[in-house]
Amino acid sequence: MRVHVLQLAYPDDEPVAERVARAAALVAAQSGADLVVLPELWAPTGFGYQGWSEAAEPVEGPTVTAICRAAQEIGAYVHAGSIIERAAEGADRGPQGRGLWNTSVLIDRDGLPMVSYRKVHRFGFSAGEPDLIEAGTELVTAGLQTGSGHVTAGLATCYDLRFPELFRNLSAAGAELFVVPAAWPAARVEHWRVLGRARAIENQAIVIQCNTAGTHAGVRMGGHSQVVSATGEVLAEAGPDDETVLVADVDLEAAAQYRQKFPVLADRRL
Ligand SMILES: O=C(O)CCC(=O)C(=O)O
Repeated sequence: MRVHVLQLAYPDDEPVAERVARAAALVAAQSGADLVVLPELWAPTGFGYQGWSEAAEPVEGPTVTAICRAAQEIGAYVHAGSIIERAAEGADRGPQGRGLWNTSVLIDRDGLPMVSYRKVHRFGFSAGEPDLIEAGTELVTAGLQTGSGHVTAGLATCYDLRFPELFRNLSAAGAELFVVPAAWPAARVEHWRVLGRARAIENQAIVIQCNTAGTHAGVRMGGHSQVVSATGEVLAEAGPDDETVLVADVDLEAAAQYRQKFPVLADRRL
């Protein structure tokens, strides 16, 4: 299964509509990929909290729609990264009544949204996400059928990476591969690299991590997007600063055989 990870880099002053058009064109250029992955909050920017409410949109809004069209052009699954989702008119607004979530969207090969995942662990302690948006409550998995076989993907976002129980629950729900878009700062990028490998090793699952590069709202992002095998080997890794298209071939059959020959998960004591 061929994975293309799009580590986007952008300055704060790039107009959002231009960035959306640029990202959609980049996705449309990835023919040959089975799965293309974009980072967290690449349109409204990860740390640009002040602009989130204005930038919020429904899953059917302009950002995901542009990426859906690109997915249809190349006939690949596309993880559109995340948006600030605004609740539809009359829909549930969450327990705090804010009606906003950090929502990632997986698009199918026909260019249609398949599943969306609302980030469960909000980052920022008493400010940032806990102050502005609702927490997601649902585990989300999706089956991907590729030329090299079927795989069940589990979705998580950025800060979720610090919470192994979410990944274990996804694994118990059948996930064999995790997709993790992020806007993870350079200051803690070693955690990002190590935790991605840890989540792969402990769950015997492939981990695809797509981070952002550049500086957003004064916070330098860490890059180092990576694709990790089910044995914990880093198959491909981007550098810290630049916009990068990372291409990796992940062997689904080898991952399945490894889980069978070394069945650690069967020894869990719940
Ligand atoms: O956990 C971290 O260090 C970074 C998390 C983060 O930036 C986020 O979830 O947006």
